[in-house]
Amino acid sequence: MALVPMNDMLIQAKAEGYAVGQYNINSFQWTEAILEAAQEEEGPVILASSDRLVDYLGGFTMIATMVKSLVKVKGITVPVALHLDHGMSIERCKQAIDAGYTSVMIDGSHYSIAENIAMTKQVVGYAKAHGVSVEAEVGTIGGNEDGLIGGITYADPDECFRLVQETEVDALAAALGSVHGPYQGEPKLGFDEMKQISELTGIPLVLHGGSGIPTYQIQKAIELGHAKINVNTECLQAWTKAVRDVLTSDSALYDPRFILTPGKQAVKETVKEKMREFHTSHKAHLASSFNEK
Ligand SMILES: O=C(O)C[C@@H](O)[C@H](O)C(=O)COP(=O)(O)O
Ligand SMILES: [Zn+2]
Repeated sequence: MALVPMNDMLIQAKAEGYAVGQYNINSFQWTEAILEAAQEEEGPVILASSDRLVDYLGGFTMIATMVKSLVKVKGITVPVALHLDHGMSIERCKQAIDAGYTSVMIDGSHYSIAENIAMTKQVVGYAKAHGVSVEAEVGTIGGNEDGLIGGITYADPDECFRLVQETEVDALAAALGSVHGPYQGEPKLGFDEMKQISELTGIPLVLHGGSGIPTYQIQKAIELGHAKINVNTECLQAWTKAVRDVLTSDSALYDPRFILTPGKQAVKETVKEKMREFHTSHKAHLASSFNEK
C-alpha cells in the first residue's frame, strides 16, 4: 500500500475508540522494526522523523525514499503515514511535504497564540493543496522539546478552540501534563481540561510524551478524544538495554549484525506491545477507504 495521510487514520480511530501510535525513526533498522511490527499486528502506523533528527538521518528526501522503498520491498499492506514530528518552521514543513511526507506537525507552541495560528494557517494552506495532514501544538509538553529542557504549560482551552477554528488543522497536540522522556513519579494528566478541549474542538487530539504513562491513563486519554499517541523514549530504552546486554555478555563481539539485531528486535517488540495497548492491532482492515498519496 502507498503512504496515506494521517487524517483518515485518526478520524477512523477516534470513531472506533482506539489510537494510532506514532513511533519515531532513529535509524534505517528502526524503520524496518516499526513496519514489521505494524504488519504483524495488522494495524495502521505513523512513522515519524523528529525535525531535530532529520539531518542526522540524511535529510527529508532520503527518509521519504527509504520509507517508501521499505514499504514496497517488504510488501507492507497496512496503512502507513510518514509524519514530520515537531516541525520547527513553515519552511521545514514545506520541505517535508515536497519530499513526499504525508503528514506534518508545525510546532508553533513556543510562539504567541497569534503567531502560532498564523504559522499553522500557512502550513495548512500548503499541506491541503498537496493532500497532506497537519498537526499543531498549543501549550508546552514538559521535558525535552527541540533539545531544550522545559516545564509544562497547560494548553488554554480558548486558545485551542481559536487555533482549530482559524486554521482548520487536522489534529491537535494540547499539552495537558505529559512529558517528553522519563516521568518523575506517576504522570498527572489534566483529564478535565482534556474533556473540555476535546468537546470544544471536536478534532482528534494527540498525546505527546506517550512513554511511561500507565495503561489506565492511556485508556482514559483515548476515551477523551486522543486518536494519536507518540512514543519514542520506551523504544529508545528498549533498544539501548538490548544492545548494552549483548555487549556486556560478550566483550569479544565486534560484528554489528550481532550487536544491532537484538536492538531492532527490542524496538519491534515494544511497538507491538504499544499497538496492543492502544487497540491499534487488527484495525488495518478498516482502512480500505483511505486515500493513498
Ligand atoms: O524525541 C522526539 O524528538 C520525539 C518526541 O518529541 C515525540 O513527539 C514524543 O512526544 C514522544 O515522547 P516520548 O515517548 O516521551 O519520547
Ligand atoms: Zn513530542
